[in-house]
Amino acid sequence: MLETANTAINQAQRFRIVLSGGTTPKALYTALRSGTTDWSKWEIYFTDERCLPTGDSERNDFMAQQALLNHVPVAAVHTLPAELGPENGAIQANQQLDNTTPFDLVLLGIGEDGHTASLFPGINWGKEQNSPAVIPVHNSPKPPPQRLSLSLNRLANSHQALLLSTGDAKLPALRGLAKSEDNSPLVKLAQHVPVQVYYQATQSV
Ligand SMILES: O=C1O[C@H](COP(=O)(O)O)[C@@H](O)[C@H](O)[C@H]1O
Repeated sequence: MLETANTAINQAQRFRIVLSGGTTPKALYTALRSGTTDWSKWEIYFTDERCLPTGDSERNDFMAQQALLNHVPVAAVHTLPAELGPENGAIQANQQLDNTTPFDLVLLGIGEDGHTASLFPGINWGKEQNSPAVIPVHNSPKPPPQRLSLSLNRLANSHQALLLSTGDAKLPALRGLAKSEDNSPLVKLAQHVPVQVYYQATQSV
């Protein structure tokens, strides 16, 4: 990951990375603090955010701040304004983020149900080419039910993605990816972006 960052910085003088939330990437974010890189060139975005007040410990940006962002001097942190609720938050977020500039790297997680970011199987993923960058999510099966998520269309405008997974509970979801199911946002995304998968489990996929 640092190699990807440093290559982007050498070539373009900036590194645009999208961070996922949840629990899985916390150890990675903590380890990154001691990485050798020019942090002043890092621009931070988030795959999704839970509609909770700013500073709530269940928010994805709170985790990333505690683990990494409060400890390194990055150029910019573009949080998603989920404290405004899904509809108003999406309107504000889309005034600040459009679909044009590619991300250098997207970090993704996977839920046991196969969701990534806050794109859950069976809901709208914003996969159409005219979909806005940020979409409201109202009925997330995983709490909290209200969220903001980068759309599939926005995530697809990325140079590469890393999918991180830990634990045996996610093995069925990972195995499902190999079946190219139409009902998987990760499979759809992988049709546009190279996705490298890193997983830790007691069995192989
Ligand atoms: O709710 C979310 O879930 C996924 C997976 O989280 P994890 O706790 O199982 O690692 C995460 O990627 C996403 O950002 C988050 O909002």
